[in-house]
Amino acid sequence: MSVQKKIISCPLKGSELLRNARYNKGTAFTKTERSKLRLNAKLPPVIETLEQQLKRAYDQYACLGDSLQKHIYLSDVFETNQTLFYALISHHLPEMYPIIYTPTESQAIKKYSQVYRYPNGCYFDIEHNDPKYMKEQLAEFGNPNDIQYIVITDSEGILGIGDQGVGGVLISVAKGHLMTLCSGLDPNRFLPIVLDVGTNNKDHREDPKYLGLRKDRVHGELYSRFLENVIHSVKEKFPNAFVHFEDFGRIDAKPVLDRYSPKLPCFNDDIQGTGVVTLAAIFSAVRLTKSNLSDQTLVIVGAGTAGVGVADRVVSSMVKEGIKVEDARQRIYLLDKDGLLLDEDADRATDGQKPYLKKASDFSDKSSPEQIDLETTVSKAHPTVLLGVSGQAGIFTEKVVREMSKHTDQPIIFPLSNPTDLMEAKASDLNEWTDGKALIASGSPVPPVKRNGKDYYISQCNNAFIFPSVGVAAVLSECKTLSEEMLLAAADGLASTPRDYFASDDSLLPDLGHVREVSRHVKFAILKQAVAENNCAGHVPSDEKALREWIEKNEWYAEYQDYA
Ligand SMILES: NC(=O)C1=CN([C@@H]2O[C@H](COP(=O)(O)OP(=O)(O)OC[C@H]3O[C@@H](n4cnc5c(N)ncnc54)[C@H](O)[C@@H]3O)[C@@H](O)[C@H]2O)C=CC1
Ligand SMILES: CC(=O)C(=O)O
Ligand SMILES: [Mg+2]
Repeated sequence: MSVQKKIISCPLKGSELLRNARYNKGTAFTKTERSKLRLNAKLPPVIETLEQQLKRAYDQYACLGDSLQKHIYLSDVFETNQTLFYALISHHLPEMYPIIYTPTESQAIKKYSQVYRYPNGCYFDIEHNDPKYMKEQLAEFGNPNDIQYIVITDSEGILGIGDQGVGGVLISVAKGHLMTLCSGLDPNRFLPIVLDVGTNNKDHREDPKYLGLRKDRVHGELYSRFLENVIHSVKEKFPNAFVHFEDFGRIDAKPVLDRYSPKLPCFNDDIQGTGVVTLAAIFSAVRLTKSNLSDQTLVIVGAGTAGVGVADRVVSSMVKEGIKVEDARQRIYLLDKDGLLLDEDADRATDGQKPYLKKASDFSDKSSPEQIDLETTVSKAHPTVLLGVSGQAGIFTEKVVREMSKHTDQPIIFPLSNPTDLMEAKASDLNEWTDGKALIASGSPVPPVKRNGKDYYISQCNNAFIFPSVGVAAVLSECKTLSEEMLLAAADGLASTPRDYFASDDSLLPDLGHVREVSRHVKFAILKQAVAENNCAGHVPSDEKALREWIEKNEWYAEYQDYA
């Protein structure tokens, strides 16, 4: 669908207009526009359509051999002509998505200071820990009502590649691109922010080209005050903006969310987005195995930000199915780098991990048991669901998977770590070791597994299927805070998306090629819940037909506007 074209007044002229990615149309400026906007001799004479421009841009892209070069090329298009950028990627979404997001995004972030060409958003550093300065800088990015959505990272836990210092700004940028591509957020109303609080990444610190602060990463009281200044300044300058926290380190992510979620509309993508998308994929899987969520036993490997986030969402949903919270928690086994989390480790456990500690005496008859590894946990707990959010490649070994398969007919196994080379197991191995029975979803995109003449589609279970819908629904509803029920509605909405959007009968999540339609379905579910709980400051239609039309009408499309 496309919106009716509007004629707008263009605030820029001449070379300045050609250098402005928001208003630039390049060779697509019409004859009249060229005359009125002082562009005549500044462009080659042929006037092209967006379709003709797309063809050239795609040909230029396709002849680049390497993914990082392709990423750089697309970033250049974004910096020169925003409409062309979003139209190009929308036309080739499954192909270009791994270039602008995981896995290539991780290379671009690691090499940020080497391949740097232009600034990418708002950079706040701990050496300017002053709200007056912050407010002045934010004012440069727009008037109070201009910015609707802000992604903030402190860059300590970027994907599975850890502390990336200032280069983490690119994760905020990438998440913003997906907000637009997947859910139609107006890209001009988005602001990416990176918090540079130092880095403990030695490679970056020793790199003469490194563009961030060369000092130890700050934690504790000073970090909290800095973040408080940032949030306070953001709320003052952009009072209606929704705040999305991305890739914070495992120590700070949950406390930051717990501190701000009761006060402002905000969201932690790694905790909540990952939890919701994983829950939706598990819903699909249990439908195939003809069971219920609360019948499942889960082993989650990696008890950090994402691991605890998934566990908490599964518990909320099991409770909704009618079981007691303590019983739901008993069904979830969390393992971290020292093995299964046990009650005797309570003093080392994070607050988020504490509800899931298991009795050491249930796993060992020794007075002081050794670590309980994954294989032992699987052999004792008999999980039906095995999730990997550890960033540890290959940790789901053949032995572990074969042990799991002894106790369940159709094991549900999701190696969710990003990028691709950090997946806990290869999809093809999981398929082989379970004789094609495993129901698999992965964090980064992987091609279908071909085995015995059959194609097994591997759904991508990535929070990118959720945060764009949650984010736009929150913006549209102007919700006061984001409730757990709205998140559960998002999981239900995603799992109940029409089957036409799935690649095959046994796909666990819809196909990326339909993400825009899927996102409408998810936004509808979230907004209905927001209305039901009277959580909207904005006007949201309550009639279902009107609500669906309103959702679609509020999407941004990559189309040129006519300039008066
Ligand atoms: N598919 C998706 O949508 C998402 C995937 N992820 C992926 O999950 C991974 C973890 O991300 P976060 O939770 O944000 O990081 P995190 O650093 O907060 O958590 C990782 C946890 O894994 C633990 N760990 C390390 N070695 C381990 C081992 N050998 N066995 C068990 N646990 C081990 C760490 O101690 C840590 O607690 C990353 O690769 C990330 O890309 C994260 C968010 C969303
Ligand atoms: C997908 C994502 O948010 C992550 O890997 O951190
Ligand atoms: Mg993340």
